[in-house]
This record gives sequence, C-alpha cells and structure tokens, in this order.
Amino acid sequence: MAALATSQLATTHAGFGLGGDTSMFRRGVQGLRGPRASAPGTLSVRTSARAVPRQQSRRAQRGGGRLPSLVVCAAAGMNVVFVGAEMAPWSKTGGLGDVLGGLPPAMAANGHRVMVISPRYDQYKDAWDTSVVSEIKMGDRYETVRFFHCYKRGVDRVFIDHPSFLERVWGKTGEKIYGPDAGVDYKDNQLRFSLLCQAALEAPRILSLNNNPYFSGPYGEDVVFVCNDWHTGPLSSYLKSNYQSNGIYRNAKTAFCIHNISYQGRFAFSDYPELNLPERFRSSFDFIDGKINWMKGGILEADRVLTVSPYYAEELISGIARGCELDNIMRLTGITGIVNGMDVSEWDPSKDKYIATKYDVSTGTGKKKFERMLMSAEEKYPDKVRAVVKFNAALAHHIMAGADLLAVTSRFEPCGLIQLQGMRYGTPCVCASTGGLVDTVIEGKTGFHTGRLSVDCKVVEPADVQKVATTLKRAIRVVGTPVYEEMVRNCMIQDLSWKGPAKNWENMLLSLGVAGSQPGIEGEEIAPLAKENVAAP
Ligand SMILES: Nc1ncnc2c1ncn2[C@@H]1O[C@H](COP(=O)(O)OP(=O)(O)O[C@H]2O[C@H](CO)[C@@H](O)[C@H](O)[C@H]2O)[C@@H](O)[C@H]1O
Repeated sequence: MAALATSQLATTHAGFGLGGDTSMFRRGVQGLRGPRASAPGTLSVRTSARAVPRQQSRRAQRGGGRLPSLVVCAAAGMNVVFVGAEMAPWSKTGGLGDVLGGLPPAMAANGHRVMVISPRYDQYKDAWDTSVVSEIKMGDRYETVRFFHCYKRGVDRVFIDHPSFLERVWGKTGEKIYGPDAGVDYKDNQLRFSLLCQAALEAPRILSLNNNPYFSGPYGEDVVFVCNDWHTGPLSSYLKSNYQSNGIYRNAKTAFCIHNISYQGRFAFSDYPELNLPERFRSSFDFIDGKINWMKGGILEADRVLTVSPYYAEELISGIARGCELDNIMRLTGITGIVNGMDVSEWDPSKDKYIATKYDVSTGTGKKKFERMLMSAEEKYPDKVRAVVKFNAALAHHIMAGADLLAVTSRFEPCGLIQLQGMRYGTPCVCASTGGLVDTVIEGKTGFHTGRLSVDCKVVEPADVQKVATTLKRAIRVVGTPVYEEMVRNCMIQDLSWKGPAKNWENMLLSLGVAGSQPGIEGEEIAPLAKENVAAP
C-alpha cells in the first residue's frame, strides 16, 4: 500500500494567510486621529535616528576585507532590500515566509548586500535593539517605530517594532499575524502595513550596520526594494511621494512580487486618505469594485512586476479567473516569472532533526515494519482518512519523509514549495497542472500530473474528482516498482536550492539599472542553519 500525503499541507494553513480581501473591512480609526497631518506630497516620514557614518566603499572593503566566516563572497554586487509581512524562521504562515527566509541568503552568497525587513511580532532573542527610532505617519498621527536587527547567513534582518505588531502577535509567532482568528482580519491592517512600508523605506538610509565583513554603514540610497504581496503594495508610491519628489532615493527602484494573488488588500475607498498618499496615486489604487486595491497599486507603481513561476505568470495574464480581476493590469505592466527555490538546509533528509531515520539518495528505502503497520491499519479502517488540521513543522517534515506520494491538488499554485520539499525528501508528487507545479514537476520523471482543475472554488467538479482519482490510482500502481525507485532518485538528485533562482533574481534586478549595481559572483553559502534564530516570548 502506498502511504499517501494529501495536499492537507497546502490547504490547512491557508486560513492563516488572511490578507486584506475583506468586504467586511470596517476600520475604527478615530482613536488614531491626531493634529499633525501633513499635506499630501510632503515628506511625512521623520526620523530621529542618530547620525550615521558614510557608507564605506564597497569595493575597497571587499578588496581588503578579511575572509568571511559565514559566507563566501567577494566583488561587485548591489544593494537589495526585501520587504514583507513574514520572514521565516522568525515568522511564517506559509510560502511567503519561506521565500523571504531563503532567497536573501542565496543572493548574499553571490556578493550582494541584502537586507530583509518585516515586523517584529515577537521578542526575538537573537535580534538586538539598534536604538534607532523613526516617526512614521500612521493614519492621522505620528507613531514611533524602533528598528531591531540581527545578521544571519550573510543577511541583515531588520525588524520593525511597533505595538500594532508586537502586542497582537506576541508569543504566537506563526499565527495571528493577519488577524485574531483564522479568517478574521485585524481592522487596522491597512494602517499596520502602511507603517511597515514607510518604516522599511527609512531603514537603508538610517541604519548603520557593521556586521557584514564586506560592507559597513548605511545601505544608502542606491538600492532596489523588493516588495512582496499586497502588504507592501503602497511602498513604491511612498518612495515616489515622500522621497523621490524631495530628491532622495533618486536612483532607487522597486520590484513587486506576487506570491498569492487571491489576497489583494481591498479596502473601503473612503479609507484612501488614511494612506497619506497624494491624489495622483488614487487612480493606481482604485478598483472596479469601488474599493482601493493595494495589490493593483503595487503592480502599477513598481518598476518591475514578478511572480514565482513562469507558467503562473502566463496564467495570471490569461483572463479574469486566473488573474483574479487584475489580469488586464498585468497585461499592461508585463510580468516575469521566476521559480522559487527551497531552503535545503532546513529541509535536508540526511540531517533533519524531526525525523528519527535520516536518509539520502543512496538510502531512500521503506521500512518493512511500517509497511506492515500501514497494511494492518488499512485492513482495520479501510475507508478512514487521517486529517491533521494544524500548523506543525515537525509533522510537515515527517510527512515529507514518510509518504510515498504527495498529492498537491491545487486549483491555483503560484509556485508551490511543498512539492519541492516532497521531491527533496524523495516523495514524488501527484499534482494539478497549474502554475509552478507545471514548471517544477515532470510527468513520469518526478511526479504525476492530473491536468488542470477548475478554478471555481465553490464547486467540486465531478470531472476534476475523476482526474485526481485516476491519477492517484495510476501513481499508486507505480509505487514500489523500479520505475518508482527511479522517480525517487530523479526527485532527490535535483538542485532545488535557492542558488539558481537567486541568479535569475539577480539578473532581473540588475536590469532595473540602479546606480552602482553590478553582477555578483558565484558564491556558496556555507553557514549552517542557525539554531538560535527562533522566536522566544
Ligand atoms: N500544516 C502545516 N504545518 C507546518 N507547515 C506547513 C503546514 N502547511 C504548510 N506548511 C508549510 O508552509 C509552506 C507552504 O508553502 P507553499 O509555497 O506550498 O504555499 P503558500 O500558499 O503558503 O505560498 C504562496 O507563496 C509561495 C511562495 O512564493 C508560493 O510557492 C505558493 O505557490 C503560494 O501559494 C511550506 O513550507 C510548507 O511545508
């Protein structure tokens, strides 16, 4: 019998990633109104950071720098600043956190100076208070944010500290990032993430960071910001209105990356003034449903639009259903797809702390004892299914290591990480033919394709059920045969790391032409997965 992991992993956590797709959004902001509203278009971000030294010459530093202890890198490069609502392992509800955890170290390994900025949802014991503060306009009043920092795997991790992040989520990292309960958003998410965008724009200028052996001082103004999902939609607009119109960040550019288009950050149109953006940006944010749409604004105002696989990029512009009503906007701007990598140090079957029996491609075999147990369980409960509906990192690793097949029956899948994780653990995937699954799973070689499934989430099409059942049966018949063994091997010998994707990202970001940007070098990240970068309440 084949042990089968269903797409539970892909679906159970979906309730956490709530986003702002909220017709029920009603925000009570009266309590936040204050006397210091500034006119649209004026610089509303004020900093009280202490003076910082000028950034030293990168090349001079690299030339004379000592050999790095964590990352092998040298020469050239660019300043890249990722901004997002999640950053694994400090915060994660799904793949967005994984990407902001794994891609930046791979870029840093190639010699780029890389910062990632996300909220400080918890008292992370490895992140220090920089003592740098900034006053940010949040709705009608100014709020003070503090910047916390740690340097890990060659990357500056910057955490924005504000009560609207820490007080809500404290001690519950991984949950409650977007709302008090699954399916419920915080009423002030618009203000929380506007604060994140504005604070993120301050960080490269005011933080003097000196841990990296090749760089020191602030990043400065020649940077490329990489915005991720709707939470960062207004960042490009703030860059233009608060800085570039005042002669700051003249050469900076932005890229906007779509991980999940289902959550677009739709808010009542009457809330637009709360963003403190000039009128000229209103048309970028307004939407056909009479709301403002953060993702639309993010797409239209960025210098480049990306998503996480080439096939998904095609799907997004194919029509309303797969483009979720933003297809026409993306046809206008164009969109580039780059397949995600995965964190091969976190997901390593030969070292995985969660699994008792470590293995690699040369030891990928099943245990007779467990096979017998499964068979007897099947005899006893022939029609029963075990569903575990909770976020459990250890169980996720167990499933990848223990299953014979992984079913990923997504209607949409921008890239998908669980099929990569499955393949890394020698678990071929039975997947729907959509998005990144098309780009990453090869029929008959590393998995099985069901064909495309309907995107109408309200109905279960009998034809889709048939497709899934037929493909599962087809796959189960292969399990245990030499063909299956070959598929397991094909899965495990692939390089699924961030190395290749990081190079693709580099080329795309270089094409934006930020002053001083240069190609990186072939670097190897050699740092072990840091044990200490876990959250601690
Ligand atoms: N119950 C559970 N317990 C523990 N861990 C669990 C879990 N359920 C899921 N996970 C983990 O969460 C991550 C899920 O990432 P995915 O990329 O598969 O989907 P997600 O929709 O979150 O990401 C979105 O963004 C990513 C990143 O771009 C795209 O790959 C994807 O297609 C897009 O939908 C994986 O690391 C998985 O192991």
